[in-house]
Amino acid sequence: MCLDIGRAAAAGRASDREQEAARLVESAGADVVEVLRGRRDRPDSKTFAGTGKIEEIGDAVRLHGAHTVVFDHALSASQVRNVERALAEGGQAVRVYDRTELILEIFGQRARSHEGKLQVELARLEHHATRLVRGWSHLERQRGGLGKTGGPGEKQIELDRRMIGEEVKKLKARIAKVTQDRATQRSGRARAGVLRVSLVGYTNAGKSTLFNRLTGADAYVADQLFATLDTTTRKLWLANDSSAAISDTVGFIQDLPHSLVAAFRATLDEAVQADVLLHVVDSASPSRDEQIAAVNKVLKEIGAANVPQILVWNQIDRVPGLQPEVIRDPCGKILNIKVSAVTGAGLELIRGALLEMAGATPTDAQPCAA
Ligand SMILES: Nc1nc2c(ncn2[C@@H]2O[C@H](COP(=O)(O)OP(=O)(O)OP(=O)(O)O)[C@@H](O)[C@H]2O)c(=O)[nH]1
Ligand SMILES: [Mg+2]
Repeated sequence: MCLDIGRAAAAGRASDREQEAARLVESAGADVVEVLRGRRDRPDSKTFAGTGKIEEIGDAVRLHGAHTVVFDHALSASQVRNVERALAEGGQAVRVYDRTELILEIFGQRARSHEGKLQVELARLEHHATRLVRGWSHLERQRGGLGKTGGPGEKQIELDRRMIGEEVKKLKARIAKVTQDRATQRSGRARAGVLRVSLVGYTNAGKSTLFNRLTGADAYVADQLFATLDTTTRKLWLANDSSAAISDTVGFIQDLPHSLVAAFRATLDEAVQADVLLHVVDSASPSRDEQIAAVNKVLKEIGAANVPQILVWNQIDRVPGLQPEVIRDPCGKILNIKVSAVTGAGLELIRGALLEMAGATPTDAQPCAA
């Protein structure tokens, strides 16, 4: 697989974004044979014409015998077609993916549960539909210019659009049915006054590892992006007579396709409905600040921005000098907790914090002068 990183700087070491893109490709089960630098700085990079970009990609494809080219940014349907056509003219039949399609592909591969599969299917259809709409308005403009109406392309697109619309409707109804049970369980827990905790965070931050460590569960853990796609809820023991319900769910990433966020609404609802979010961060990642911002952006998008949040700085075993500890603001509110899900260091601090949130023990917060 040949990877073109559109947003990378023109020179310098592989950026974090490049590394992440390469990991995304690997997570889709492919080998990255070459990472090409982007040409966003060039004025005609939108069409790639005359930039030498197609030739550069063609050379790399030939050299490695690659069958796929991945662009780490969004491409329009016509850009995909143009690049595929240009490469085919050079004698190389390759499939072109953009970032959205790559992520959809990974989700498609990982979906295990019935609900997950339906949601991925919905995201794919909705993504496909946006491309049809784009093609459609392009045709409309052309038609207007020629002063004619109708045409075979228009009819086909209209038909496809209607078919996709019907399929989307059916899928949404099926998803609603499947997710009904979970909503019922959730409202049961809410009525019982159980503290509902949701693990959220960037993909590969260690949410599932932490979940397993805290609950003794056996959720799938892997050093790959989007290892988890479903939501699992378990009882979390806090103290003698106190427990919470904790959920592990799908991770987020920068530029998470909107169609996926919309389709995974039901899965992500667990976070919206939680009393507390444990926002898990890989404290060893050089791009942790961008990752925190990307997660908060998705949380906002799904309406969970106002759910109380504790940052869990995980993986402190990989950062020399970091110790398990709780950091509070001047009013005593817990801001972050430093832990290692692998060594178990600091996990009792999470239980303590949740007990505090549940109101089971008096908080040691100082009265806030503000
Ligand atoms: N050294 C170290 N590795 C960790 C820690 N927590 C998780 N990992 C590793 O990080 C990788 C990802 O862990 P997961 O628990 O699958 O991460 P996740 O956040 O659930 O990822 P997704 O489900 O893909 O969003 C695995 O290889 C874990 O072993 C930690 O505290 N220390
Ligand atoms: Mg996981």
